[in-house]
Amino acid sequence: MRILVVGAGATGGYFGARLAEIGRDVTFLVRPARAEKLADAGLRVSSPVGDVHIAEPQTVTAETLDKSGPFDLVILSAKAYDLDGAVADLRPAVGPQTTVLPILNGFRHLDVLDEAFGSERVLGGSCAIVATLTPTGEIRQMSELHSLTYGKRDGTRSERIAAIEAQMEGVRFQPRSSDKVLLEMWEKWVFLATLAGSTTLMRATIGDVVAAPGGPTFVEGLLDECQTIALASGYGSREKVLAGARKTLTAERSPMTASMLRDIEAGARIEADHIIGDLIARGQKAGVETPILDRVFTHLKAYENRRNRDAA
Ligand SMILES: NC(=O)C1=CN([C@@H]2O[C@H](COP(=O)(O)OP(=O)(O)OC[C@H]3O[C@@H](n4cnc5c(N)ncnc54)[C@H](OP(=O)(O)O)[C@@H]3O)[C@@H](O)[C@H]2O)C=CC1
Ligand SMILES: CC(C)(CO)C(=O)C(=O)O
Repeated sequence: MRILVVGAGATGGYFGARLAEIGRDVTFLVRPARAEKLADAGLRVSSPVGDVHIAEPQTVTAETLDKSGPFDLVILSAKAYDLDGAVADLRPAVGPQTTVLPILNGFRHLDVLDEAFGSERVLGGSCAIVATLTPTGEIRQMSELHSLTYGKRDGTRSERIAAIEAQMEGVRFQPRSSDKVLLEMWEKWVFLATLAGSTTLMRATIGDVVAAPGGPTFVEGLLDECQTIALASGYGSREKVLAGARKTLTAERSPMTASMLRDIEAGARIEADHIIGDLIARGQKAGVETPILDRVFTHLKAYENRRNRDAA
C-alpha cells in the first residue's frame, strides 16, 4: 500500500516515522523548507517509547507530486489554518481508489474534504499524542500516549479498512479501527476544547488551574458547556468517557496542557476558529448558550490579533 502523509510535523512526522520504521511504503508531502531539512538530517523522533531515525525519508513537494501518481492512503496532518492549501497541494495524490484519513482535531475539515474529494473517500479519524516539532526539525513526543483511531463515518467496515488494519499491524503506536469514529471524534473535541480553553486562558497546566480559586468550577463549567453542544448535535460523550475526561481535567498537580498552549507560548499560529469557533457556531445553531466558550474565543482571537499586528 502506498501511503502519503501530508505534513511531517508533530503528528504526521510521528505516525509516518512509526509506519516507515516497520517498512511501510511511506512518502511525506512537505513544503520545500521541510524537504530540505529532511534531506539533510533525515526524520528524527525522540520518544519515551523508543527513538526513531529514518535516515532517508521519501518526500515529495506539491511541485513534484503529480509525477507520483495516486496513493492508496493519504494521512492528512496539516493544521486547520493550512487546510485549504494542503487540499489543493495533495489533489494529484487522490485517485478513484484513494482513502483520505485526516487526523486533525475538530470537525470542520470533514466538510472541506468531502467537498474536495467526495465523502466516500474520506474517513473519520483522530489521534491522541503529546508531541511537538522542535525548531531543529526533530519531533519530540512528550508522553507515552500515541493512538490513532480511524473508521468509516457510517460505522460500516470495508475492504479499505481491512487493508489499512493490515498496514498498521506491528506498528509502535496504538492503531484502532472504530465503528463509532464520529462519536469518538466528538468525545475528543469535548475534551480538547475544555483542555485548550482552560489551559490557554489561564496560561497554566491543569494542576495550576485546579489549584486556583474557582479553577475546578471553571473547568467543570466549560466541560459541561462543550458536552451540552455535543448532546445537542447528537454525539454526547458516553458517561464513562465523560467521567474520565472530568477526572483528567480536574486532576490535582496534573502537568497537562493542550498543544494550543504550547503554540501560544511559542508565538505560533493556533486553530482558534476550528477548535473553539466552530464549536460555538454548532452550539448557537442548536440553541445552546455558550458564555464560557465565548470568553475563551475572545481571548484566542485577541491573541491572534496581537500576533498579526506584531507580524505586520
Ligand atoms: N501536536 C499534538 O500533540 C497534537 C496535535 N493534534 C492535531 O493534529 C493536527 C496537526 O497538528 P501538528 O502535527 O501538531 O502540527 P504541526 O504544525 O507540527 O505539523 C503540521 C505540518 O503540516 C505541514 N503542512 C501544512 N500545509 C502543508 C502543505 N500544503 N503541504 C505540506 N505540508 C504542509 C506543515 O509544514 P511546514 O513545516 O512547511 O509549515 C507542518 O510541518 C492539528 O489539527 C492538531 O490540533 C492532535 C493531537 C495532538
Ligand atoms: C488532547 C490532546 C493532548 C491529545 O492528543 C491534544 O489533542 C492536543 O493537545 O492538541
